[in-house]
Amino acid sequence: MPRSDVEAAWAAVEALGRRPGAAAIRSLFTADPDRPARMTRQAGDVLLDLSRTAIGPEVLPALLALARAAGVERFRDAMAGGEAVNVTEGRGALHMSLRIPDGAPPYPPGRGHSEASDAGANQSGTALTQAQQTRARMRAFTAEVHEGRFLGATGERFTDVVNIGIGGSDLGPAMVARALWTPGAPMRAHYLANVDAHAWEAIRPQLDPKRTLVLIASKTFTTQETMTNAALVRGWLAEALGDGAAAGHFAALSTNLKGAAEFGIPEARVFGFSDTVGGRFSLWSSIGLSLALALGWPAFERLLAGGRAMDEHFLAAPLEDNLPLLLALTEAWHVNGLGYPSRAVLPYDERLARFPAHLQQLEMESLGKGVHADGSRLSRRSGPVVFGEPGTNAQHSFMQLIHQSPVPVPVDFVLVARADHSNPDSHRKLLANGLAQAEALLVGKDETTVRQEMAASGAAPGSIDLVASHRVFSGDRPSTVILVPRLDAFTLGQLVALYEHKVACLGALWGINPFDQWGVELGKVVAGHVGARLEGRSAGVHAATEASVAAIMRLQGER
Ligand SMILES: O=P(O)(O)OC[C@H]1O[C@](O)(CO)[C@@H](O)[C@@H]1O
Repeated sequence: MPRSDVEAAWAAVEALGRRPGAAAIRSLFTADPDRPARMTRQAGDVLLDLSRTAIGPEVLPALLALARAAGVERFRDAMAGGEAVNVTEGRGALHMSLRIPDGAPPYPPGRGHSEASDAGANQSGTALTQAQQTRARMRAFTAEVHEGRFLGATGERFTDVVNIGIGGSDLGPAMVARALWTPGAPMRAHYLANVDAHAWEAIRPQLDPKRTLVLIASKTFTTQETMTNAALVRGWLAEALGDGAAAGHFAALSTNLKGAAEFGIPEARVFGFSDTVGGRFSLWSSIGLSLALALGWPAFERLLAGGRAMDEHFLAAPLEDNLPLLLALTEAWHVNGLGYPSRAVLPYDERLARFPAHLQQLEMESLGKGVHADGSRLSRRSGPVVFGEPGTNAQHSFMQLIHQSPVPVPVDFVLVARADHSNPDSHRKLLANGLAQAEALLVGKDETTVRQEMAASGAAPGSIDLVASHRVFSGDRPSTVILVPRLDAFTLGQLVALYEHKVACLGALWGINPFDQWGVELGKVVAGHVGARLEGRSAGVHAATEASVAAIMRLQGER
């Protein structure tokens, strides 16, 4: 599509956003009593209810026209077919191939034959073969560990697995383990990410070196935090078991096979993946080995199957019923139509406590960009700030702002219909709170009602005047409700893939590359200079840093 058509489609959406009353939601329900059903879509186990947004009968067609003009379908098919959609790194984004079951073919090349689609087909064929071979090795290794055929140096079975990784090599697996682990599971999993050794010291007392298996999870195998922690843990194992024996407790999950070999990990325990899989999309690859070990192979396979179910929906569903696209268009409407710069994700399920953290990386590392894929400066805002906490904790933390601050913060409420505990009263209260928050944001409360209620409860006129305006809720604050019947590996796989594809759609809509992350590089380089300065060497750091270094050194000297 010519850029001018995309700009025209954006202009139409932005013009709708500037109309008086564009942010109104309640009136949409008055105008259309069937709105809840009309604005709800289902894919597999996932129900997406967009009724509590200001997407009205004129906005949705404009958003869908934008998706067509921006070539979202073309981008989606090119991604699935292995084309180099990650233009700045000259490679595909083939995380979907990790979810293709054994025996099934790769996704076909994007529409129409071209050099790009032929190259993509080659790349996706190679990535699929590698994914399936690695999966077979992961499965065999998991069985060896569980059945006691691969043992610790002293002949004991492994009971604990420590995944050392950061960013995408930590957040996805840690989130899933937190969601699905139960006390009867095959092993305990621990996630060590931060270079702060307090993190390691918090985990260490829970571990017996004789029974601890360590996975070094790093796509590049060069990440400072991960390599530092790997050395710490290796030192701990070496002290308990001897250096040679310690090496036998490690496996590596990486695309850098050479780096893993240099660390002393034999090839048989190095589980690779394709460099077409970005870190934040990698939990389905060997980066998920801690999940297979801790939860069991069947659970890991169900997770992949859940992701695959969402892939199939994404690739086949018409745009107007396509959940990932609808979620992306809702975000585009909020960010660019209405000017809302952030979004909260509130899972009403304690097991999903780390889901917001996973989405923070997935969405902000992918979409927090300043230039288009072709290098030109962005002409409109890109990814919003994403944050969240599980409900109901969020209600007693930041919901004050979401209810009353002048700039609305759209919310994703993630609800699970059935709990896996035996306290129906707790679960009823949990769900009631989630739905109540969505309703309160939508409906609000005006000052007349506040005054009447206060008067009816006997408040003095002076105190009514004092607080009435403070107790007003504007209403018309948007939220989406995402509902799954239960939380298990299959439904969680669907949820994670839903957001992954939402990110890809937004990349196409905004015309940016959602698969690179150049914005993390500068800080890494500067950390090298500051580290040298902290070691007492002169490293040419900025005067502000120099002053902070001096203050730190002074305080360290005072100990
Ligand atoms: O898996 P690696 O190579 O250690 O990288 C970890 C994380 O670091 C980042 O590159 C950001 O610094 C993320 O994209 C990635 O998930």
